[in-house]
Amino acid sequence: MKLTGIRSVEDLAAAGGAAGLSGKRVFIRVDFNVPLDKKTGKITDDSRIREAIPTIKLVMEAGAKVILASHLGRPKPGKTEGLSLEPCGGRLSELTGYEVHLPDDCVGDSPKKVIYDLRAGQICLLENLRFHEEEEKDDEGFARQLAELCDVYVDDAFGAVHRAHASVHALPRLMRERAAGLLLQKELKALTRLVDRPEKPYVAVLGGAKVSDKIDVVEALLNVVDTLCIGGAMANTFLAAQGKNLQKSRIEEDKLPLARTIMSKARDRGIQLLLPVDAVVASSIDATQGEPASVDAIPEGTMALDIGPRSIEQFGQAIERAKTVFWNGPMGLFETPAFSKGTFDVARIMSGASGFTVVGGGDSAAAVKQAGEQIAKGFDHISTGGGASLELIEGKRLPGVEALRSAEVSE
Ligand SMILES: Nc1ncnc2c1ncn2[C@@H]1O[C@H](COP(=O)(O)OP(=O)(O)O)[C@@H](O)[C@H]1O
Ligand SMILES: O=C(OP(=O)(O)O)[C@H](O)COP(=O)(O)O
Ligand SMILES: [Mg+2]
Repeated sequence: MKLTGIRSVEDLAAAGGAAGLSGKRVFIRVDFNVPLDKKTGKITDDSRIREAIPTIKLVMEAGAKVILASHLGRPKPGKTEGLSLEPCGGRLSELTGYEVHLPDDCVGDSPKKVIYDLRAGQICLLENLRFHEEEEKDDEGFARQLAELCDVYVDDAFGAVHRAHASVHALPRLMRERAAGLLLQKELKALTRLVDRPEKPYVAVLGGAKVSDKIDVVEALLNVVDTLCIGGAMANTFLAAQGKNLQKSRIEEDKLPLARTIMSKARDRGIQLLLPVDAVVASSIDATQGEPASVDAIPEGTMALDIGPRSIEQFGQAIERAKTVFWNGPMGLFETPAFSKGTFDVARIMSGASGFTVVGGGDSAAAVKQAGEQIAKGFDHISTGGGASLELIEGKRLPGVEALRSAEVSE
């Protein structure tokens, strides 16, 4: 993904006079979609907030008024509970010392007033963009309402650039002045090695819960990798497509035909596709203890919540042989200690492997950090984006990046 025709926020910050940022209202699209503890609602990993700070500081120090915007989770229409960006504002304030002001909406009079009143050292963080259904519809009217709040647009939300949503796609195309933030640039640069002539064997390890989103990418990855290891909830759909009885496990019924197509294409092309041979099962996601089981004999009334020891070993062997490894999606419900072993062991093996290793995704990156500081250090790159890095590797154009190019002005 080349940055040709895309300005950098550094160029804008360095420009003097009318071309610079001083006194301007700068909208920075960040990805503050951080993992939250299901029970307490507390932020369990603040990496996405920390990673956005260099751009925020740069723009603040250039004398601009900073307006931050993000989505958080996937709120159902009319439901906002537990998905306010307020905790992210609190954490940002603790980390930077800036005073963070949160209007009660992302469009309309409330943010306009907060932005008008901003003084030195103060930042405006708009409320969750997805509280408006128009955001995910890439609605131009909604984008125009956001455009009214600012003079300059900066995209630093790498984790969301694969979404053609209003704040990522329609909005920048309405803005004359738009640029890529430092995190977005850093991510695209670091991930180049996975795209431009990656060293073979190339292994991708996939898991996680966003199966219907990501299974389409799996098909495209068959053109790119030599081995695919599939764990997490993603594996359940593949195992069920092989005719196995996964009992109460999460399965995407409508994706069973696609899973079969992927498996037969992999066979035809000689791509190794490794699925779990064993699992850790329990009767509910609230269980505090799991039992080992073969994927051919998942006990009635239980669900697969982690990969088992034999699967860890098989995935581990593929990872250790690889020259390039990309991982997105935890191997299980790692937030619960009883189902974290598969994810933490894969993290440990990948960290110690000799190939070029990259892990991406809000939850996967959090898992690697929770596995330990030394383990996290062993990765060549920890990306803030899961779906975004997958689509980049697949070779897709990313709507959020394309919308920053100078040829894409829609006035
Ligand atoms: N077998 C499983 N059953 C239920 N949830 C799972 C399972 N495997 C993984 N998960 C969940 O997947 C979530 C992360 O998925 P996803 O968002 O796709 O990953 P990432 O953020 O790394 O891109 C985690 O919250 C994890 O608990
Ligand atoms: O968390 C994200 O992606 P990820 O879980 O693939 O890392 C991004 O914030 C995108 O969120 P979305 O998949 O709800 O559009
Ligand atoms: Mg996630």
